[in-house]
Amino acid sequence: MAESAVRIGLVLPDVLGTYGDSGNAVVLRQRLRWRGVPADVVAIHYGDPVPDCLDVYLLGGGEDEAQALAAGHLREHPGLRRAAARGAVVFGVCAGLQVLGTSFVSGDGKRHEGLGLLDVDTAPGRRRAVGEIVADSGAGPLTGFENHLGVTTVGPGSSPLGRVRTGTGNGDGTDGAVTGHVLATYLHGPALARNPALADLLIGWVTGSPPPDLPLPEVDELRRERLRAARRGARR
Ligand SMILES: NC(=O)CC[C@H](N)C(=O)O
Repeated sequence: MAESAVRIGLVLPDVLGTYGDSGNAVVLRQRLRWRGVPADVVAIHYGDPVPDCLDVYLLGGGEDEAQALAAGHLREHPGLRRAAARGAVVFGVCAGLQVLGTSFVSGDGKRHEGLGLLDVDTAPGRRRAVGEIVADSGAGPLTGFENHLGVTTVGPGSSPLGRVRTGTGNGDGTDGAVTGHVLATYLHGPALARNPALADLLIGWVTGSPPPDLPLPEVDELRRERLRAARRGARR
């Protein structure tokens, strides 16, 4: 690992950052620092050029109009696409997932082009998916909160991130998508606070090897509490 700090790009938090998704940047930075790896967050705002030299790029959720603006901005400023092409880690949540895909149709029926970093297409579903979600994944059971209208189809160029146990996710029993080091999910939370194994998967991709264990009893307790809440929600 180079001695220089890991640079975490918080992509358009002013348009993509519902439900505290910007917290994913804080979690990644802190989990790196606790392992002795210096890390900084670089916020890229709407209207800013998008640097292609960062190590990780994080995209959060957003309303339809905001996410259309974000997709337009990121297509016009190709830094994120260039970075992904050289293997930078990209993590998207909800609108972030949809924007990273090939295309998405907003609630008003308008089709928007995405960045094409994931082989997913999104169209409005019949009703909003709102509530706690649990999905089994290679990083263990993931817990989160979802609130979206979009239904996402994963094509052959990506794999689903997880299989939904409680909740909706993509809408076909799966959640999210992964291609190489580009990974996205419908889980808010922030997802990386509620799912430390997912945060450490991304960290391993950035540093080149899985990070050492980090015992944090309060995080384990939060996970147990949220899994119980999701089970209670599923029974209602
Ligand atoms: N929470 C979100 O990011 C919502 C994403 C998108 N606007 C949808 O409703 O599907």
